[in-house]
Amino acid sequence: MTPFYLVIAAAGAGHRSGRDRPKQFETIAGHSLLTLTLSRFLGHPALAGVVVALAPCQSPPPDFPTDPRIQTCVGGATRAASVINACRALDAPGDACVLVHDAARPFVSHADIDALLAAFEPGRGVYLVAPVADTLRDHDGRTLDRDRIHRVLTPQGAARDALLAALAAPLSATDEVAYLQAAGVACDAVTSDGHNLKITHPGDWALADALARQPGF
Ligand SMILES: C[C@](O)(CO)[C@H](O)COP(=O)(O)O
Repeated sequence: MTPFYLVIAAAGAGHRSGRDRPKQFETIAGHSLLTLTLSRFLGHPALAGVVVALAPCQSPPPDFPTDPRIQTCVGGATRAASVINACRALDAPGDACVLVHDAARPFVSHADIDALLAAFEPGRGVYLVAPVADTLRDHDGRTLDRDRIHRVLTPQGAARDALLAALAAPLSATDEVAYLQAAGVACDAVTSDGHNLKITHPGDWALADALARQPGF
């Protein structure tokens, strides 16, 4: 199995979560969100190394795992700056596969990680998507064709050097694939077979807590 490296973006403020502190430090099912998400990957046999990008004033949560593969780094003012810092801190070859993942997505499955690794090709990007279930309408009342849209999730990945080059562009995009595509790197979408919920809004906490208490999680 191809070894991969992981960057966890955990430097955000999480203003939409309805909590007083950044959501990655909040607890669900007795564990910090960051530790739950990290633990999901630590159990994967192909994981070679991880860098967690934290905001400058933050320390890892008290239940942060001890594992020789984990490092932390100081995040930047934007997600892209944080991922750049983390990629620089990774002890990985330039052509190594690096997956970038949100700290707020603790439910990514090993099947999805395996599917991304199987799809990874040098010189291309890869990312997880999910179909849209709802009718989508913009604020001007236009209904969007949901068959031409998918939800973009993480992990998203590419070779370490390709990510570093692409993320240096002066964009303000919300995910890594936007930077890769703007840099001319073709990216392949892999459809998730799981839920991979991103805890974002106040209503997400109760569902996440219930899911994290399921046997087998
Ligand atoms: C990267 C992402 O998960 C793709 O859906 C999303 O853009 C992250 O958004 P957030 O505002 O940083 O939670």
